[in-house]
Amino acid sequence: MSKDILRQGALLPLVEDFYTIQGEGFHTGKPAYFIRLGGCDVGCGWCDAKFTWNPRKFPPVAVEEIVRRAVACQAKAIVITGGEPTLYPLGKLTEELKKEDFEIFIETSGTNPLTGTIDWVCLSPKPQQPPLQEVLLRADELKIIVESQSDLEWAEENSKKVSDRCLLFLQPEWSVFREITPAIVEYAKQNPRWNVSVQTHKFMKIP
Ligand SMILES: C[S@@+](CC[C@H](N)C(=O)[O-])C[C@H]1O[C@@H](n2cnc3c(N)ncnc32)[C@H](O)[C@@H]1O
Ligand SMILES: Nc1nc2[nH]cc(C(=O)O)c2c(=O)[nH]1
Ligand code: SF4
Ligand SMILES: [Mg+2]
Repeated sequence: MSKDILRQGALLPLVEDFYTIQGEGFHTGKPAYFIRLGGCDVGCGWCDAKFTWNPRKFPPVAVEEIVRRAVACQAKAIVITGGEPTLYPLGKLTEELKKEDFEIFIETSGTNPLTGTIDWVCLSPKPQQPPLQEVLLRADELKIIVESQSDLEWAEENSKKVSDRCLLFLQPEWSVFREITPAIVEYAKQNPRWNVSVQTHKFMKIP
């Protein structure tokens, strides 16, 4: 995707952008405009956004155009996601979004340094490509996807590396939602530092 990583973030491989309701984690229920960038350096077997993985499928779009589209709706908050959005320099995008007074959230697996102005970092680390320490320390929320009991150990391991102010969430992997949710609920009840997050947008059948 280079060309000097699309001229230092002036252009970004936009997969899709849409105004919806944040479905997961701490900001669940909040209206937000989603900016989804293509390309991922992690590759989770259960990823619900596999269509984003090949960045060559998504022609670069100018930051000004992305921001223009966000401004055209009533949104106050932006979620930058992917794919793995930290693959790209986000200084230019977040600077232009801030000029329009947006609150800026990011969804990341923490595999690359964070760039630009981000108000809220949702870190969802993956064992096959662990997060950078600097992102663990920056995280406002830690959101661990739980597919089996052993992911609870991964959750504990990461919870020891984040800051004291970081909120902790366990989120069932969607395809095993019915089977795994009882274990997550019981775990949170026994370990109340943890909260449960479910992908509410999938129940609402919205993007
Ligand atoms: C598609 S990812 C994109 C952002 C970034 N690559 C990451 O993983 O954090 C957005 C969020 O969806 C979560 N997610 C992806 N597939 C999921 C699934 N099948 N069940 C539950 N959560 C999932 C990820 O862990 C992440 O928190
Ligand atoms: N409604 C809604 N909420 C979300 N929260 C995180 C998402 C993501 O794919 O990053 C997501 C998404 O795809 N849709
Ligand atoms: S890191 Fe995020 S986008 Fe990449 S495969 Fe995993 S869930 Fe999907
Ligand atoms: Mg999603």
